[in-house]
Amino acid sequence: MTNCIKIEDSYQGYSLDSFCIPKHYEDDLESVLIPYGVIHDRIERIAKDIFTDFGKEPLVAICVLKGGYKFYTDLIDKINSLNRNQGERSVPLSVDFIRLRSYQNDKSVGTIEVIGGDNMESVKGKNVLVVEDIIDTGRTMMKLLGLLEEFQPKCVKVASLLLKRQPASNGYIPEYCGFEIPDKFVVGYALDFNERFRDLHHICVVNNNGINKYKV
Ligand SMILES: O=P(O)(O)OC[C@H]1O[C@H](OP(=O)(O)OP(=O)(O)O)[C@H](O)[C@@H]1O
Ligand code: HPA
Repeated sequence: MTNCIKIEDSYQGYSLDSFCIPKHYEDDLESVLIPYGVIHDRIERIAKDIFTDFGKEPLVAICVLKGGYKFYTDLIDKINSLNRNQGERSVPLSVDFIRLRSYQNDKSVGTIEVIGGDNMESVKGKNVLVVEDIIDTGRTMMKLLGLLEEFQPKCVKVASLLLKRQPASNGYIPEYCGFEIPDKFVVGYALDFNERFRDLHHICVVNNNGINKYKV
């Protein structure tokens, strides 16, 4: 794994009052763990690392929906910007999407459903970058990597914005990681709790009020 910013368990985050939080979520959050601007600056560096590592060979970038969509679009934008501006070389990119789901409330239900996505035949013989919002237990990623192997890619690397210090983790570690975070349920920047909070700008810790309000 390349450099990953470690957020310690003792870190309390920022108070909600220091940032702009939508009215509809202001009672449902404990703190701002990672502000939007910091997310962006970190993604800029991950994009640079990927651009450096993948050379000139074509890259198939797969977005893991739904949670990965914001990280994916921001990461691809930044790689494209390097492609436009680093005169001597560029990485040809193609985009693919897959949708997997396994969470209800704040728990993995254990079975990982593949709900849809592109035909993965396109990865055969190619360098593949899987782009995910969070590795928590690691189950979703192990399932996806198993599926991809059947289509014989040349190589597969994973970029995850977040890696949770989860006691029940299967030990999976991505090649590129934005932030290693404490074992708390986080929302915002497309991460959800039962489909809520994807429209929240910053990555925040949900509080008990939010959990009770939106649990099913
Ligand atoms: O490491 P794990 O414990 O498997 O958890 C990580 C997965 O959980 C979330 O997906 P979710 O099933 O909530 O679907 P979503 O992306 O549509 O929110 C997240 O987007 C990851 O894909
Ligand atoms: O902490 C989390 N937040 C949102 N979605 C998730 N999926 C796994 N862990 C999380």
